[in-house]
Amino acid sequence: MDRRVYFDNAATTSVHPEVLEAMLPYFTQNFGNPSSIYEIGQINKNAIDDAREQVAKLIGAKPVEIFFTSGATEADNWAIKGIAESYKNKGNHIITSTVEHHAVLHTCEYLEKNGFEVTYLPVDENGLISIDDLKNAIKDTTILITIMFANNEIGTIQPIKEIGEVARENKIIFHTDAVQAIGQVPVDVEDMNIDMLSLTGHKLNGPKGTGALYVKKGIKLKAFIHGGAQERRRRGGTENVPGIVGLGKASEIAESNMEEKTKKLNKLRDKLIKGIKEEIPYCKLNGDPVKRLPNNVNYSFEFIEGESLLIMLDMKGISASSGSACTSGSLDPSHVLLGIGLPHEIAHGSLRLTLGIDNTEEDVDYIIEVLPGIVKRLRDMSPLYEDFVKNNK
Ligand SMILES: Cc1ncc(COP(=O)(O)O)c(C=O)c1O
Ligand code: FES
Repeated sequence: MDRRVYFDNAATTSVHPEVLEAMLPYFTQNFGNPSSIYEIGQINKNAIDDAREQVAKLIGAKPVEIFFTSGATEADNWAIKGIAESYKNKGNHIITSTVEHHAVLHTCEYLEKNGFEVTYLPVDENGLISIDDLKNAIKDTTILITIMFANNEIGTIQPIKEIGEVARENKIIFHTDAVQAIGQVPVDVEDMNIDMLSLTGHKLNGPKGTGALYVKKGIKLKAFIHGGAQERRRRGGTENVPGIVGLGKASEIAESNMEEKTKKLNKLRDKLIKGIKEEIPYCKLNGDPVKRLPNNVNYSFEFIEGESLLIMLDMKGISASSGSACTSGSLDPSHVLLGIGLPHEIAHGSLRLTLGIDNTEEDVDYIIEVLPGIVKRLRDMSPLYEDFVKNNK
């Protein structure tokens, strides 16, 4: 095979060489336990403190408001179940949206089975929630609003600041899963009225299995993992020091190169969107054309199956996704694409291409060159397309 091109940066990203370099000493000479009082322990404690500052700075928080976790799934679970547990005397109602990641949706469904009431706000055809719907959904018993910053499948960026304002006016806690937005668009928890935020290292050119939950000072949140006194008694267990150091470094890099990265990705994204539109008939861009992540391209192609498309792209050395990483193993169409109102058969023919810091213009040219031929071959094999052509002659 001549080339390999990775277009699945919403699933995961490569580890930045400087991140790896920062992590390595914590596997080797600096292997101590951060809870130990001797020097090699304290080196680790200091490394965690530095990383906490780096992550806090990236989102405009204070270091004491950052709790390290194993990733965003844990952070989402902790935020939602934690608030449910701590504020159950105040109320049992949670507001979320139909297009959240499963880390949020399945956690909400679990709570529904345990006496909580959840409102799932619908989204419009571009994937946006409506602020009026949000206001109308609020009850005296509402204790939490959890709405993602940006969608992992279609890249739509929600009106986070406005959601934060509504939450604040109504004295309701606002949590956002900002996994896909971090490092791509500015995120400032103070300015955006965000009370809690989940992030993960591996979408940020950091290591897998690392993440953080931001919890605004003053919010009551009980321990989720019971054990030792780590993370100020809220998350027991010896810290993943190399991972935390890597997450810190990735945050520092993301903060310093965000402008440049966003500019580069926006340019590549727009070229890709335009190229596909020009070369392939009967396709539709999913997600908001403007309020969109710089790295996200998501198209539906009529008359074809996303799975076959992925296999044929893979044979050309292109890694892409037809929905989100975890759902692509299932035959059900994505809940996000159904949520924006796509019929089943069109949702099935979708392709997500997500760009990252390693992608080049040549990569974009390459996919624009090979994709039209693949779509045409698949359509030529499709009985639906044959019928369509016959009926439109
Ligand atoms: C929006 C969103 N939330 C949560 C997650 C889960 O993150 P993690 O893999 O760190 O558990 C992902 C990634 O799959 C995601 O895209
Ligand atoms: S459940 Fe992980 S990407 Fe959807």
